[in-house]
Amino acid sequence: MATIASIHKEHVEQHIPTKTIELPHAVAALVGVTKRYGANTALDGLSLSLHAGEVVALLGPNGAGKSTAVRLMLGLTGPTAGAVRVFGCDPRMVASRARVGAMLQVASVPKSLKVREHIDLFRSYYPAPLAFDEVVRIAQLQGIENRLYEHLSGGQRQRLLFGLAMCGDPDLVFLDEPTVGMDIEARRGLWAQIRLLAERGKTVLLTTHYLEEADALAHRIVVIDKGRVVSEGTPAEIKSRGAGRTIRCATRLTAEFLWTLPSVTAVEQVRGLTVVTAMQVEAVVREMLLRDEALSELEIASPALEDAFLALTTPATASN
Ligand SMILES: Nc1ncnc2c1ncn2[C@@H]1O[C@H](COP(=O)(O)OP(=O)(O)OP(=O)(O)O)[C@@H](O)[C@H]1O
Repeated sequence: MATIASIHKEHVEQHIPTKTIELPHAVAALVGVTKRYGANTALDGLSLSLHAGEVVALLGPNGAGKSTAVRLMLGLTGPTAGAVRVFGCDPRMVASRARVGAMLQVASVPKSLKVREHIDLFRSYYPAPLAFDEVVRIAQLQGIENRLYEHLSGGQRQRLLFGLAMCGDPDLVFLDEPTVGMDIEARRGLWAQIRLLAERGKTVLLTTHYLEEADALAHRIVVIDKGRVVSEGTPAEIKSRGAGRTIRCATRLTAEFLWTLPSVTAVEQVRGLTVVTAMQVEAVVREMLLRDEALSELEIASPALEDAFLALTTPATASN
């Protein structure tokens, strides 16, 4: 297995002559990428682009192809078909690698080094690294600088891996399940750092199984399933697309009538109130107010991202 150290070392040592392709607006892009492992198709004509200053969350059930997409953009594997570009170049080129930081699930680092030694090692790979104290601060490693990696807790290891991804002051950061094992305080601390990165114009691609995390951080969510994009948009757009929004109110309108309104997907009675689920709630509310002037206790709610996610991805794959 490639260690995280070897991956980063390669970043600055490999020189791969490849034609530069201009992608003026995208920091990184997968263009119609298919990736097969034998008979298994991990990515199936997937296109995805990342732009400066945005946090993009890549969501999908187990085996959807999220890690494969990240590995392709890191140049750790090549596409079977299609193109991968990072800063306009092949991601294996030194010009793009030096501007990229990564925190991977599979990362393994030497257990016998101290936190400070890991940080110094990673800083040595880059021409203009972040200051040691800055790495310690943004990764919340104060007080454990002299601890051996093997003595760190799961959450502390995650924080160190985040710090190592930051050592080169990257313009593009890949975070694969970054907050697994972190307590709430550390998770919130990392979220704050991710927001700061985006405010400084950096680009972050995040994969996570915590939908709350995608909802809280991402400017854009890309949902993939079976190697294809099944939905893409802001968290609010994804939520409304997956399951619609709900209108809750006291009304004399009947269920029979409400079912005739456009885009309605459910009508229920809950504790004396009528609850209508619809894809185009504004149009439905307008019609309801026109037909029932006495309508009261009106509330419109978005579904949880989790509901939308489950509606967008197939149960067969989700249970992989
Ligand atoms: N090196 C490999 N050799 C063979 N098959 C692979 C390899 N890497 C990934 N796959 C397969 O490709 C598909 C996509 O895997 P990938 O790890 O990208 O999914 P994922 O969305 O990251 O999943 P998870 O959420 O479980 O981490 C899966 O069917 C997986 O078994």
